[in-house]
Amino acid sequence: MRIDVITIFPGYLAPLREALLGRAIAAGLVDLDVHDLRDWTHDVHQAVDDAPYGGGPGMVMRPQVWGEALDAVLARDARTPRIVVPTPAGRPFTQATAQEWAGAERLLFACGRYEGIDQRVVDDARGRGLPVDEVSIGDYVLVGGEAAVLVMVEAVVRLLPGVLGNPASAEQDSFSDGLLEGPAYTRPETWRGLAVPEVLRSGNHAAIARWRRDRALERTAQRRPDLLAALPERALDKADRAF
Ligand SMILES: N#Cc1c(-c2ccc3ccn(Cc4ccc(CN5CCOCC5)cc4)c3c2)n[nH]c1N
Repeated sequence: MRIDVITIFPGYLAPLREALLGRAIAAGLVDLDVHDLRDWTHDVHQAVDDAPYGGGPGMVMRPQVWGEALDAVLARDARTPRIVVPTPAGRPFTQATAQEWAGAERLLFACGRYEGIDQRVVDDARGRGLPVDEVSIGDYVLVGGEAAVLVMVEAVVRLLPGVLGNPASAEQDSFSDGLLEGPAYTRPETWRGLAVPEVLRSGNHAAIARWRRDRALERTAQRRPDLLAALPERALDKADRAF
């Protein structure tokens, strides 16, 4: 997978070259290029923003600069990317989104700042037949798109074959079966007077699986009843319903 990121703060994306993601890049599973949007300005001030038409707070990012940057970065590779534009007004980014994008050959993230990017940049890209996803990572307000890109790239790249040491981790992700995962434990058996649940030390794999499922149902009901309500009928078996 090739990943391009366009931003006015390239340094913000440095963590993408650390740890698991850094190893995925080193292993050739991911090609990452981070581009400074100001490279496509032509004025001495390298201006990337201007006042919003119609008034209102803040500034809006100029379409000309973004158009030139996108055209140039798109041309760097023959593969057509999904263009991803983080925005507070976007569709929710979910595990399903990450799974969908994990199948893409190329992703191109456009990081806005200020009050966002002139809408015509997205409209022009879509008008040229390019897939553009305007997405939000959550119902809170950030200062720009870079933090969202760090989140989304990590969620996607971890799903790529060969990235996670134990592929079962991704298969047993929270949300992958529609439920939150339950509590996890490791040694010692007792720590500060708190013991590991006995069933986990029983060796009875059926009982362990049932216990884990019950804890996942319990936690989901307590913390995310919306996820439970969204489960399809077939997702809960008889034992689940008895819980
Ligand atoms: N993903 C994601 C995000 C983002 C995100 C993503 C990208 C950009 C680019 C600029 N910003 C700042 C910004 C803040 C607020 C607003 C709304 N304005 C409307 C008019 O009144 C003032 C406020 C717009 C832009 C961004 C924020 N925030 N939260 C998420 N989950």
